[in-house]
Amino acid sequence: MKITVVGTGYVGLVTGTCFAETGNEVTCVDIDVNKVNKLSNGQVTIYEPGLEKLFERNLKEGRLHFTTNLAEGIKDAQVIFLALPTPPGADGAADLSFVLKVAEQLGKIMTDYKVIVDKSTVPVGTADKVRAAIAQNCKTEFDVVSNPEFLREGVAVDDFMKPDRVVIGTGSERARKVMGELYAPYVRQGNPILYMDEKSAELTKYAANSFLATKISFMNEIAILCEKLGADVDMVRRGIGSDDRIGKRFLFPGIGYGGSCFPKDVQALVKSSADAAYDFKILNAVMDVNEKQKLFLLPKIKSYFKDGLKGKHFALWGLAFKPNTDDIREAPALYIIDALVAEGATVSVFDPEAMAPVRQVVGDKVTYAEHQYTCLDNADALIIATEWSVFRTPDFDKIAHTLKNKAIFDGRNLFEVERMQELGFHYESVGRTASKL
Ligand SMILES: NC(=O)C1=CN([C@@H]2O[C@H](COP(=O)(O)OP(=O)(O)OC[C@H]3O[C@@H](n4cnc5c(N)ncnc54)[C@H](O)[C@@H]3O)[C@@H](O)[C@H]2O)C=CC1
Ligand SMILES: O=C(O)[C@H]1O[C@H](OP(=O)(O)OP(=O)(O)OC[C@H]2O[C@@H](n3ccc(=O)[nH]c3=O)[C@H](O)[C@@H]2O)[C@H](O)[C@@H](O)[C@@H]1O
Repeated sequence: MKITVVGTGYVGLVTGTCFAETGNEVTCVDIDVNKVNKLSNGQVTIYEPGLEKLFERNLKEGRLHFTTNLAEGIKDAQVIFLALPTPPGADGAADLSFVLKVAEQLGKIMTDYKVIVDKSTVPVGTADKVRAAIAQNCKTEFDVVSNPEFLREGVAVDDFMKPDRVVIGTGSERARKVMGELYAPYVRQGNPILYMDEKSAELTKYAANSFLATKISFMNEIAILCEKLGADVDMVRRGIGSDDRIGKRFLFPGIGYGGSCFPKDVQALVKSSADAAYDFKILNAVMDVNEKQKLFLLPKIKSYFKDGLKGKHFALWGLAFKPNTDDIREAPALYIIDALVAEGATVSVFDPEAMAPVRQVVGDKVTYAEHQYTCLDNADALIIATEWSVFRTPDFDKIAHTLKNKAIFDGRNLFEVERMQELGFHYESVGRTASKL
């Protein structure tokens, strides 16, 4: 099938590459000339494990094309995916201007039947707005489908190629047939394509992200309670996760959820609710808990350094909002940096992939270490903000000898508490105070 993906950011590039991988002819359109040039020349513009190999193969075999020209990009396409940004506006609602602008342009240039697919995360009612924006100037038949994306950064290729489910929202039989054909290769046995109306599909996406964010904030509060009552959140996590109705995944406490989606999508759903005259109480609490959780380690650090943080120097491992990505949007590490600097401390940082983006945002507010161990030089303590694998089994001797104090503040529960005690570290993590049996 010939398809076009408009917006070649994270989702657009993964979508385009994966559709090419199953034999479709894909044209990706982006207004960013620099990005299009790089991609056309074989340079992958995002860090995503496993993507490069697929990208190179499909580019070489001629199934992937890139252009800045929308009219040229959609000429022969049967399906056009809109993978455009929907950032939060000033009031927290999703800003639809990118999506509606392209929809309006499409109406002017389409000359034959096409299926226009909202792949971006968009509020309920957007399919209607996209349809209206296209229809203003359109002389041909078309359908609009809501097909939200559930991939996670860091495992995006796997998530796309083997999705738990594909949600397709449409009232059109013709569009349903086209979408079913396109997605047939991806749906594993038992992992269905779920057809529904557009509004339900749109809400499914927000409900999924908000539910996952709720799980995380819930566990972060349980972790706080564990510390207050002398329980261990690892044991509680295993204890409840073994119940199939709860499930083992997304129960890891830490220093809050970040990234480009949970924060913005929870906020957008709260705003949609408010617009519908409904106060979504749980989600307001989820956001509130998450805001506080980003600085969960700070009181622990302050209580360790009784003479204050002014003049102290900290090593910070992990900047990306989670491992296996260079994405630093809403990364808890950035909040920790700001808080430490505001207290008069200095910070040296290391991340396997996210140094360049942090340099752009944070500049010389921190120093950038070449290596995770040189990051420790002259530091009073180590703080861990992202659970990269490379941090999981470090050389504890080296850490002990380099740090001025044997103190580690771990926001991702990487190490066993008992082991750290045996090694003589002052070790603080999230919700793990009880002694193990
Ligand atoms: N990043 C993620 O992991 C996921 C994101 N989503 C959703 O997908 C949507 C896109 O997200 P990302 O890919 O992260 O965004 P992004 O910001 O990485 O990429 C958006 C791309 O659209 C391009 N663009 C902007 N205006 C354009 C126009 N008029 N014509 C052509 N291209 C244009 C930009 O240059 C950029 O390359 C959002 O709604 C997001 O919530 C959904 C699931 C996962
Ligand atoms: O809409 C989106 O963009 C995507 O948002 C999330 O994916 P992503 O943001 O890539 O990352 P996650 O793996 O979900 O992690 C989000 C945040 O939650 C945190 N987290 C995750 C799991 C957990 O148990 N505890 C926890 O604190 C992570 O550290 C991270 O900061 C969803 O998992 C995807 O299904 C969705 O498509």
